Amino acid sequence: MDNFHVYDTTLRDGAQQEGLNLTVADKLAIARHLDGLGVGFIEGGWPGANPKDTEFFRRAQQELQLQHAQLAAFGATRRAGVKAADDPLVAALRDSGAGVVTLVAKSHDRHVELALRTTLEENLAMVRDTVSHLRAEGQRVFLDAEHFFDGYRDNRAYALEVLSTAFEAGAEIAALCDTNGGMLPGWIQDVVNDVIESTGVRVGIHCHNDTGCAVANTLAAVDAGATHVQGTINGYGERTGNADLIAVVANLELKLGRDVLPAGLLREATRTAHAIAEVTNVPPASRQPYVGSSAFAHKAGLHASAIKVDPMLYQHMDPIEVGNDMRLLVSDMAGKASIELKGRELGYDLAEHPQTVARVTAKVKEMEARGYTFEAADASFELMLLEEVEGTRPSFFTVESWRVISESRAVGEETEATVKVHAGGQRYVVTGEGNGPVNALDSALRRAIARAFPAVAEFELTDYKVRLYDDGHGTDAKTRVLIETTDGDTSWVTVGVGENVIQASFEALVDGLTFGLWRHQK
Ligand SMILES: CC(=O)SCCNC(=O)CCNC(=O)[C@H](O)C(C)(C)COP(=O)(O)OP(=O)(O)OC[C@H]1O[C@@H](n2cnc3c(N)ncnc32)[C@H](O)[C@@H]1OP(=O)(O)O
Ligand SMILES: CC(=O)C(=O)O
Repeated sequence: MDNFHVYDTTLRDGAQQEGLNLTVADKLAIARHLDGLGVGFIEGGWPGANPKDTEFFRRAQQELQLQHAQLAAFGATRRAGVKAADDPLVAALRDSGAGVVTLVAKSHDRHVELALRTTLEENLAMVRDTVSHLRAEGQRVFLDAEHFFDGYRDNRAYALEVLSTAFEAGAEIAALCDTNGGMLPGWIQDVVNDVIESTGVRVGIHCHNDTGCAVANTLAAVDAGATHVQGTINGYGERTGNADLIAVVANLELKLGRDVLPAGLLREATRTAHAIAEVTNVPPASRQPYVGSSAFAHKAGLHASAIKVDPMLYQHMDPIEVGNDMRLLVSDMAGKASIELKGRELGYDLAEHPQTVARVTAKVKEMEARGYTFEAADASFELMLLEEVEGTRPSFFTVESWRVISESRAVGEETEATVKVHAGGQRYVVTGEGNGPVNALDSALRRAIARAFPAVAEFELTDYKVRLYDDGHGTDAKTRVLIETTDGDTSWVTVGVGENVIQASFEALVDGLTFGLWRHQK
């Protein structure tokens, strides 16, 4: 879509995020996901600035078969006082193999004088020469006008002259950068209006989120006539990040009726955001607009009662449009409608069972008052629901007793747990060791029931969270434990509450194994 550019800079500006470190293989994997979302441009990095980015462009030419996107190589205008053709960083851009070069240029006079330590005239020559040289080499050139909005305030004429110079030399786009991220939507809109009116250049927008307005600022620029939007997946980026590109395109498509991605690909948004989070190893933010796991999660009973009639009463859009799902959360804020809808989500039609629904609702509230939490522990909720719906709780084994001994020695510590369990008509007494009481109990319990239920060999404890639950009586503080278990394909979370951490953990462990076996049997 050449009349409107969706330009992703996850691999360049996104990678400037603190704590984010990508290998070449990671970058290639992310590029494939971005192409699957249908973005028009993937800024792959700064070839020549470090071996990894140079290698990315080399391998990208051989290994990436992009369907929708073109690669863009990012880099700076030539150094002051050298010819563009002689600048090794410009040569690396020219030789990167990318279809587009995006040149960052100074457009704020203060930066030219203080950071570049050169004259305003020389900076214009750096822009002109570098763009002309790359154009003569057959490259498409976009310009990132760094600190444009601050520069415009201090010296409007010079900021505009930088853009005109780049255009006269053959640049296609002037992406106006709010590099320090200090702008607000109204200001952006006024400046973009003026730039388009005064220069006639094709304007793009690149916003940082330091005022929390990166997406709003990007949309304001589009409203004023910008036809090229830059951003990153999950809003990754330096400091507080860049404009979240998915929120930008979803707003453009769903709220403003602009077709900016190839038809149907917005539905890949949630999958793409999460798949890229897997690669970056940055946990996805659950409250992220459109794609977060909480973006369409409903907790309040009043919301659920209206959603039962029509989900759109409490949603601004159908989550399917961005590939997300509605979820119902069960907690002490649930009403009967929440339980009925949660039941439906789990595959139980409770519409004709109002008494069951009322019992479960009351039980949830009573248990949450004692420290349980079900919104994160769907598996414990489902076991409780099954007990109310079917009259019995799934049970595969019974625990006669358990005991844990931790021994602190001169060298290290040893923990041993013994469980006495009845499973498959047999009584087992098994001792397990571990690097802590929960690990030892988990090991003993799974070994005890493995003969009767071999499926438990596949189960693994993948997450463990402890929280002191103080109900106002300091000495009576209880412990809540959440345990995530997986069978390799799916995972489920169970909750336990007790006077101490081991007791609470044991309850959550038993629920975890029970739920896994029940699902395996199903
Ligand atoms: C707003 C942004 O986020 S732009 C993207 C910024 N990204 C990065 O900086 C990551 C990659 N950068 C790097 O690897 C390095 O900084 C390099 C390889 C580019 C340069 O490294 P060095 O040669 O050691 O220079 P150093 O980083 O200390 O300083 C940057 C130099 O670029 C110059 N420079 C800055 N912006 C520009 C520009 N738009 N055009 C030309 N030169 C520029 C500076 O004046 C400085 O020059 P100097 O070395 O003569 O003082
Ligand atoms: C170019 C860029 O990343 C910026 O100005 O923020």
